[in-house]
Amino acid sequence: MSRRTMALLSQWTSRVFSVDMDGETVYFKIHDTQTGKGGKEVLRMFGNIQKGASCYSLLVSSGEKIHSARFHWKLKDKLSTALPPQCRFSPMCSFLPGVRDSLVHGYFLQAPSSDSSATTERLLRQWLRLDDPLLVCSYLHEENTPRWIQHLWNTEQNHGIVPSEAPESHPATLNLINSDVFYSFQAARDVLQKCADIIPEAASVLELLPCDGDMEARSKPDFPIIVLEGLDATGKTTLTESLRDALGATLLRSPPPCLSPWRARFDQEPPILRRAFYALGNYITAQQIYSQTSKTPVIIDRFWHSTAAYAIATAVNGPVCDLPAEGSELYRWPSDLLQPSVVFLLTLDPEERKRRLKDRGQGETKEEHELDLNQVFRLRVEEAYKRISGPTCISVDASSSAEQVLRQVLLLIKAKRYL
Ligand SMILES: Nc1nc2c(ncn2[C@H]2C[C@H](O)[C@@H](COP(=O)(O)OP(=O)(O)OP(=O)(O)O)O2)c(=O)[nH]1
Ligand SMILES: Nc1ncnc2c1ncn2[C@@H]1O[C@H](COP(=O)(O)OP(=O)(O)O)[C@@H](O)[C@H]1O
Repeated sequence: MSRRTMALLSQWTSRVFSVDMDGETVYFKIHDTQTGKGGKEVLRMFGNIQKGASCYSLLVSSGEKIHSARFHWKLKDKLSTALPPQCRFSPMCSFLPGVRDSLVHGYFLQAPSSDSSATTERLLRQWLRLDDPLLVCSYLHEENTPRWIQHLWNTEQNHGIVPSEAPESHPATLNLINSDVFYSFQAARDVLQKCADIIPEAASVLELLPCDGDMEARSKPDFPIIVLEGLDATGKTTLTESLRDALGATLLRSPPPCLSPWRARFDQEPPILRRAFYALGNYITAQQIYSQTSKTPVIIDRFWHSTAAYAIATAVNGPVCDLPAEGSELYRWPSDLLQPSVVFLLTLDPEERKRRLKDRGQGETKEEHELDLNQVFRLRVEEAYKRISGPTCISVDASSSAEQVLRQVLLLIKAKRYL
């Protein structure tokens, strides 16, 4: 058994478990049967489990962050293809309240019948024999009582379980720092260096990175640095191009074109790799900004706000109130990343945005598709954008014509004396 698994087991009875069940996140914890302590034994979390269904949980217990993230990322496909069709599974995680990096991801399985449960058990035992980095539990309902028992397969331990109150901040925030959001060039580069042997494209990206010395803070830029942010189809590309023409500016994009050959490859990877890729794209763009800002104003289409907002809004999968609180250190601007003069956040009515997306006719990223399907995700992205600290971020209503939006932004630039 790996050291990580043993470490996980040593904290087992202090952990809280969370399961996303039918749109609701349910929390439960071990009921300390030895001392008889523990809350009321009415377990609402199992309230909507079909009668006679068998339940299992899988937690990814492997050690190294990248290996664990990639194993968990592939586990979802494995479950989708290997489980009996009538089985259901939901995201599950386990964490030590308030303990950074204690979050462990997994899935909660429901097998509705004895046949499907026998097949599921056989499958899980096979995976355990493969020494897959998994902790497996099954849940048994004690007849005629509201009690459920969690049976930990890897060690034959049994525990009663009871509901747990929702933690103060969403469990995902425990692991965000340098796993979903990267607050330094070094932290993001480390991730790509560690995965270079499993993802050859990482080596190509590493070759394009600035050297450490180049990351030192530079003198104040001569010309303004203006970032345009916003959801897809809010009009960023249109506005950045017209601003470039109106101001005689240089137009840059993040991630920069030099990373385009590998973007789709990293978009397929789990968050720790994908977000490190985008974060490094911002640092390469920062170098390009430095080289231009002594000659002309610089306009950038997406920068750090997109990277951080999409990462936080993806990791925290509940309603907007589950986002880290305003002022949280998780919204801070990386101390080694150039800060623009101003960020304009284009906002648009969802229906108008959908119309423009359709009119544009381009494909949309998986993330944008998710934005359309999942209004709550879109609201989290929009709110996370606004909470990012650092440069001034001005919301601009982008619903009027392209000409009017341009005029509005030029007036703001002039009024705030950015030029
Ligand atoms: N540029 C950028 N996009 C990110 C980042 N993290 C996630 N994304 C997602 C947001 C969108 O779903 C998609 C945006 O990618 P692009 O900016 O290349 O697409 P596109 O130029 O079509 O977006 P746009 O039309 O400017 O909204 O990628 C990031 O750090 N930077
Ligand atoms: N202010 C605007 N009013 C109406 N349509 C617009 C406006 N700005 C952009 N569009 C159109 O909406 C679509 C998306 O614009 P685009 O600039 O590509 O947005 P983004 O870069 O934010 O994805 C394009 O077809 C574009 O022509």
